[in-house]
Amino acid sequence: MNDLVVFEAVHKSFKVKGKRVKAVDDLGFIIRQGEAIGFVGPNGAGKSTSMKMLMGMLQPDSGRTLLMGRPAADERARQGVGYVPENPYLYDYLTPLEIVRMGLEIHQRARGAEAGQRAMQWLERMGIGYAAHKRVRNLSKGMTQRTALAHALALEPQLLVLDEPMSGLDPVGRKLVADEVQRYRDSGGTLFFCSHILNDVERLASRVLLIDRGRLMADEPMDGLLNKGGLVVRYHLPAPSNHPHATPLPGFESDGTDIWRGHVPAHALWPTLQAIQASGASLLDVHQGLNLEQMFVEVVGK
Ligand SMILES: Nc1ncnc2c1ncn2[C@@H]1O[C@H](COP(=O)(O)OP(=O)(O)OP(=O)(O)O)[C@@H](O)[C@H]1O
Repeated sequence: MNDLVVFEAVHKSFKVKGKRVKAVDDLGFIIRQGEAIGFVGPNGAGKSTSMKMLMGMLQPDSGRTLLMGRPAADERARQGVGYVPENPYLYDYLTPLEIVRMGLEIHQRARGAEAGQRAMQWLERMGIGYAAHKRVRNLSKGMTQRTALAHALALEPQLLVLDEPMSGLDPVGRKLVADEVQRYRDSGGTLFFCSHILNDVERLASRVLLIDRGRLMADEPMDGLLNKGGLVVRYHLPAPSNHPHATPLPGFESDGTDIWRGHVPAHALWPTLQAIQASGASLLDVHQGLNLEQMFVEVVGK
């Protein structure tokens, strides 16, 4: 089986105070084995709702959602799939060690002492081994998040579904989780994750799906996006009263101050730098364009 996730013309709305709120609107896409999909979109775009439908926690109003080749509502579809929701709910009277060990046993990945050992190793890899025997009710948000991630990764899943995996983590935790997810990817795992941190998406995704108001607005391979982005050039151009001949370069925009910013393809960098110098402006910096951010702002801004 090559298509691990299939969404076909999926619609979902909720009734709020007698009114229908459309959360997912004619959504369709496929995730193939070995892909790493970054699912991005503004708040309320329908990302979590889509993931919940995929994991059989919500039913679509119409359309089809398949997980591992089976209808998402079929509980056998979830066997061997790792999932961390946005706010993971873990039984608060259990310990992280019990939770990860139970996951391994339920998904038939390991049993008994071996399950215990593997669970402990994963908690240590997530930097939370020291809290393995604490009750979940006594853990912080970030510690709970790390436990949920250890639970999902320990399954060595064929598909890993993560809803905002880094939210609530400190910078050290974020790096640790990003490195583990990267390792999972490099070992051939299939990843479907949503995040508002576009740097993480650029680093971890091989393809990006952009959703807005429930609709798929873009579906782009990350390689293509990286090549498209070009360079961002910023320069300082004093107000015209000081420099009567100074005129901004075409295609550059000011943020309301004397600083101008524009996207330039790599081959046009040298002529642009010469034009900046000739206009009496001073170059501030040149850096690789944040391509995904650019696409996000362009698509969602419309
Ligand atoms: N259980 C629910 N009852 C009513 N409305 C809901 C429910 N769950 C989601 N919605 C609505 O559906 C829409 C999509 O929400 P969803 O949580 O899927 O967005 P999201 O893209 O995950 O947002 P965020 O980035 O803020 O987490 C929103 O308008 C939200 O208010």
